[in-house]
Amino acid sequence: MNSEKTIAILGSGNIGLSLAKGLVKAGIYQPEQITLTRRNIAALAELGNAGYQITSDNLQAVKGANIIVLAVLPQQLKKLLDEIKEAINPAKHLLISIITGVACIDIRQHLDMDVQVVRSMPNTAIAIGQSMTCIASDNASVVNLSIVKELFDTVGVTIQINEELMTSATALCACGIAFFLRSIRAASQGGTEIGFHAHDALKMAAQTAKGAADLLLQLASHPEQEIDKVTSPKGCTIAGLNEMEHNGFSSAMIKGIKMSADIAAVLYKRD
Ligand SMILES: NC(=O)C1=CN([C@@H]2O[C@H](COP(=O)(O)OP(=O)(O)OC[C@H]3O[C@@H](n4cnc5c(N)ncnc54)[C@H](OP(=O)(O)O)[C@@H]3O)[C@@H](O)[C@H]2O)C=CC1
Ligand SMILES: O=C(O)[C@@H]1CCC=N1
Repeated sequence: MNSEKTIAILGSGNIGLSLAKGLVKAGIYQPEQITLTRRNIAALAELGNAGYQITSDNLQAVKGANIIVLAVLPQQLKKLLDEIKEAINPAKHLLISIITGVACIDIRQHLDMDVQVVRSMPNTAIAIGQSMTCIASDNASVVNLSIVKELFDTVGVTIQINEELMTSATALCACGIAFFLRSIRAASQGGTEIGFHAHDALKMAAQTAKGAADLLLQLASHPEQEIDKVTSPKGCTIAGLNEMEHNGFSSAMIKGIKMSADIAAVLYKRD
């Protein structure tokens, strides 16, 4: 457990709460060391009962923490920064922004303050310690970058990237989890059509997807290398795979990822 640091998550919605739960599950923080904020505080009542500090007062939350996680929607950020500006102390605080499409410099410029900012892009599997998290900064010290990396390493796999690639990372990993979930759902729907009850089909599809991912991660092999092992000559796998490709399977995934990256790049600026 981290007994010196306290963390405030400003904007405790889907990803903010996933992060909080992941940190507690990993034993890095106790719920009492995590302050969660949102305007509709009633929605956090259950977390309050579980020991988290819950409040709608962002200013107080900032005053009581060393690490401040910004986890509101891009269009909600400026108002939040205006609210907390007076409590931010660059000598004390490290800002971690999870917000899509907002550069570190955008945050410093809005605050008019030379505070250290690290961008972090996790996905919702952070709640179970399985996030793919990308981090980047244009001004954080090596020490602070490693603090952030160590924090997110406890709840998944972390890589440091150039900040200019952050919207691409958002599309591939943060949005990406939804793309793979939809793929599993679609596979389960196919399974139901060929004879399995829905709950069995979903379990079978999910475990099959997990096995596929683990083949790549554990053996460090290439997808096509593993596919070649499945596709018997004149067999049913190549027939199914080619049918999917004729219907644009790979193309749809590539186009979707590109679309998400394009939108991620303009989310902050268009509001
Ligand atoms: N969802 C995901 O998988 C990921 C999301 N992100 C990014 O994380 C951010 C949050 O996304 P997501 O969790 O999906 O969105 P949500 O809408 O679920 O969460 C945003 C939260 O912010 C709260 N909020 C809004 N304004 C304030 C404020 N002034 N003070 C305190 N809390 C506030 C909202 O609650 P209330 O209205 O009650 O205040 C809400 O709970 C976005 O910028 C998104 O791009 C990044 C990676 C993955
Ligand atoms: O859909 C979104 O905009 C956010 C960013 C990445 C995942 N969810």
